[in-house]
Amino acid sequence: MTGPAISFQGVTRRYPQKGGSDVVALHDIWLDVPQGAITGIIGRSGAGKSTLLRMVNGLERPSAGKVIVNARDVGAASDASLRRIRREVGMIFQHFNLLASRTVAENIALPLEIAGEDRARIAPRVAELIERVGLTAQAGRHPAELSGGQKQRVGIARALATGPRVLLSDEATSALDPDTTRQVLDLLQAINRDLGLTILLITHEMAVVRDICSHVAVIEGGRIVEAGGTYEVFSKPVHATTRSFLTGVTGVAVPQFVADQMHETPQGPGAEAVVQITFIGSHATDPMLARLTSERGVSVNILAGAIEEIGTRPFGSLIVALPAQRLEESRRFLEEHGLLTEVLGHVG
Ligand SMILES: Nc1ncnc2c1ncn2[C@@H]1O[C@H](COP(=O)(O)OP(=O)(O)OP(=O)(O)O)[C@@H](O)[C@H]1O
Repeated sequence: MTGPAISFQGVTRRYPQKGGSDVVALHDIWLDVPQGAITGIIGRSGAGKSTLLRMVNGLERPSAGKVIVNARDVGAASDASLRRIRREVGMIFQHFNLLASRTVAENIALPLEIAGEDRARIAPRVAELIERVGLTAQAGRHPAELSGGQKQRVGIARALATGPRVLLSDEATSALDPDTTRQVLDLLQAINRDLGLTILLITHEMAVVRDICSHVAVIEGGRIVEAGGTYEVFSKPVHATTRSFLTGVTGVAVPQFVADQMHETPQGPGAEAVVQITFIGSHATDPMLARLTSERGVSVNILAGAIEEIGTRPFGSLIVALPAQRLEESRRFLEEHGLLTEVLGHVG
């Protein structure tokens, strides 16, 4: 099929309030989610992520505009058509939503039973799904006997049971530790690659977007403020929300002995500003910092740094100290050369 897997066309969602003005959870959203890609929607709590995701399988309906999934208008779908759409759209959840009384295999079989699948065909299909998510040894266990990562694997297998073309993920790794998060993200990536499944995920963690999303949309106050290829959005972030997510993503921290001495404002004439510099791709920081010193006479002290990757391209962060009196001029210089800067505090 050509065209986007999901298309939000001028979608607004209002919640009427008793005796007051409406809550506008989503405001005129236009967004195409490409077929076969992993797209992330990132935003803070209350930005409208869940509302947007729930539109895709008809759990929410737009107050205005259309949501088109696999060329069908979800908001206008009849009950029968909605049932068909839901078989084509699987969903996984932050808290897994497994039935405690059912085993792993029985949880995965559930959507097939609901869809009226032939009993004889359920068992082999469930066995295949269990193998795909790596839970063969746990097939007969109950959710209480599983780790968080294993529970999410069951959630993923259950979501895949009816052979969907789209998988929705609602903060699927937010309740997991970093190692388990990595394993679940790897599994999602493998499923995307092997089955050609379109994945739309919502998250408040830029690291999730960095690790597996080829496309991203940033949502704030019910509006999409920035969207596109992840690398393009990361390398030229326009909106303040995107920039603040970005500077937090590398996990580089101010050394403790510096943090202990930091104030919000400079305390004296010799104070130094502590600045986080984020850079991407070809914007190497080394020459820029050297030029800041040689051309502008600003001495820069590197306190911490790390380089990571988005896809195969470098993305990094440095924390530096420089004279507070030269702060604004230095920031302008670095930003003009494609580096992002954020002032973390002052020492002295
Ligand atoms: N049923 C509802 N009735 C009234 N307001 C609602 C309802 N559902 C959501 N909202 C409001 O809509 C806005 C968006 O909520 P939504 O849950 O989509 O945000 P979110 O980005 O998913 O946040 P979180 O990450 O905290 O779940 C919020 O202001 C929320 O209070």
